[in-house]
Amino acid sequence: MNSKDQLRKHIRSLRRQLTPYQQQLASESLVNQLRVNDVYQQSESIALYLANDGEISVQPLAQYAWQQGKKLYLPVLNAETGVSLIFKRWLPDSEFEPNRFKIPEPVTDETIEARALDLVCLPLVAFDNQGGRLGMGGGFYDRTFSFTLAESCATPILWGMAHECQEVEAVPKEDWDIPLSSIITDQRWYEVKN
Ligand SMILES: Nc1nc2c(c(=O)[nH]1)N(C=O)[C@@H](CNc1ccc(C(=O)N[C@@H](CCC(=O)O)C(=O)O)cc1)CN2
Ligand SMILES: Nc1ncnc2c1ncn2[C@@H]1O[C@H](COP(=O)(O)OP(=O)(O)OP(=O)(O)O)[C@@H](O)[C@H]1O
Repeated sequence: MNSKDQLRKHIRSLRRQLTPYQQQLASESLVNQLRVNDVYQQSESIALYLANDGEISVQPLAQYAWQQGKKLYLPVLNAETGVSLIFKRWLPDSEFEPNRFKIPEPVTDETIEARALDLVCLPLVAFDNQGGRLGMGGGFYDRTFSFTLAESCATPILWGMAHECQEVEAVPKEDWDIPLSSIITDQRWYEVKN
């Protein structure tokens, strides 16, 4: 196993060991931090994810965002490319179908261009305080948002969401890594200096 795979295995195991109560507190902490954040409040179209494999849940955040009338979207594996994501509308009464990783995806024709999103909350496996992100290893988010590396666009803003136990000293950096502007954990808000 290479060092990235070893790191993934270790951190995935740590986050899966969090108790349901720790998970609940963490997800509530996340929404409480976003509530008072201007970037969040100004965002109309927001991509979230359905927590899997011990990831920090954005379910309480989704409830709050729907109450506010925000438009929420979830990642769906792009059947055409096989290696990138498209985003589909997520509503409280959405129907779902599991993808090949058994993660539920909304069944709807309502999609949004990745470029049209204001804010993307990304799941991650490990992060460092320089904004380094290690994902599940598919390169799905990296490919989908590679345009943010090539162009200097104001939106979408990319935020990583994690448990504090997912912080590591340094994530191995790759040329294709997309720049996160913040990483938000149950304990802290990491602003990334670029
Ligand atoms: N909640 C969530 N949704 C997401 C992602 C994510 O990281 N988290 N993704 C971010 O890219 C995409 C899916 N990427 C994934 C990549 C690998 C595995 C995974 O569990 N791999 C297994 C082996 C799976 C198999 O081949 O059957 C493993 O490594 O153990 C899951 C999701 C889109 N949706
Ligand atoms: N912009 C890109 N263009 C082409 N290939 C890419 C790009 N980004 C990532 N890849 C490929 O995807 C594979 C997985 O990358 P990596 O291990 O960095 O994924 P990850 O960040 O863990 O996953 P994810 O983005 O899905 O959370 C690598 O083999 C890499 O070559």
